[in-house]
Amino acid sequence: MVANKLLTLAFVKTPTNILLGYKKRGFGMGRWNGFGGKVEVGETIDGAAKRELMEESGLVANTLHKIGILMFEFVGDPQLMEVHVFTTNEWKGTITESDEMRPEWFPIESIPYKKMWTDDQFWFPYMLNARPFYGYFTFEGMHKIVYHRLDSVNDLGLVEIPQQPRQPVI
Ligand SMILES: COc1nc(N)nc2c1ncn2[C@H]1C[C@H](O)[C@@H](COP(=O)(O)OP(=O)(O)OP(=O)(O)O)O1
Repeated sequence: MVANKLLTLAFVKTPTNILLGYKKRGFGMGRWNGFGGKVEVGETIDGAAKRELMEESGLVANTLHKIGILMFEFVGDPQLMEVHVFTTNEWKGTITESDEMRPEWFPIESIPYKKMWTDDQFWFPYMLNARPFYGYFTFEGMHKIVYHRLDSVNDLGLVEIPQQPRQPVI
């Protein structure tokens, strides 16, 4: 069994707008997304989320609210991605482009789903409405979702996080 890859994903939002970043390199390149990345050894998940937000957007969030847990399986890969999703509506600092991300505000009614990961259109409504959620998505390649489930949850701390792919890895 391979340990899950632990990642964060944070969104800065107001009642009408959301800040997204255009990924300029690496995993998810060419897509708009929230700000996040790997949890480093010795970091808490919350600490990693704040660090990644600051590195990729220039913004400092004193408080991040955990709003979801997403599991991503890529057919043939024995390692699951375990992504902890956060939001904040309180931040300090100046929005700054990094070598990894180009941040830009979008009106909530014009989120560019066609230029984002295909799973986002499923769980964004939960995130935008502050409804805690748990999702599991199985991808074949980088676009096609071959399985998904999405649940509203009362307590994210009680979510049972899978440790291996649903599909046998040959
Ligand atoms: C598969 O579907 C996904 N959808 C969405 N919306 N976001 C995803 C998906 N898969 C991964 N992500 C997120 C999780 C992270 O926030 C980033 C990936 O992080 P990255 O690999 O760039 O991590 P870093 O630590 O920043 O990487 P470097 O060490 O290369 O800087 O995407």
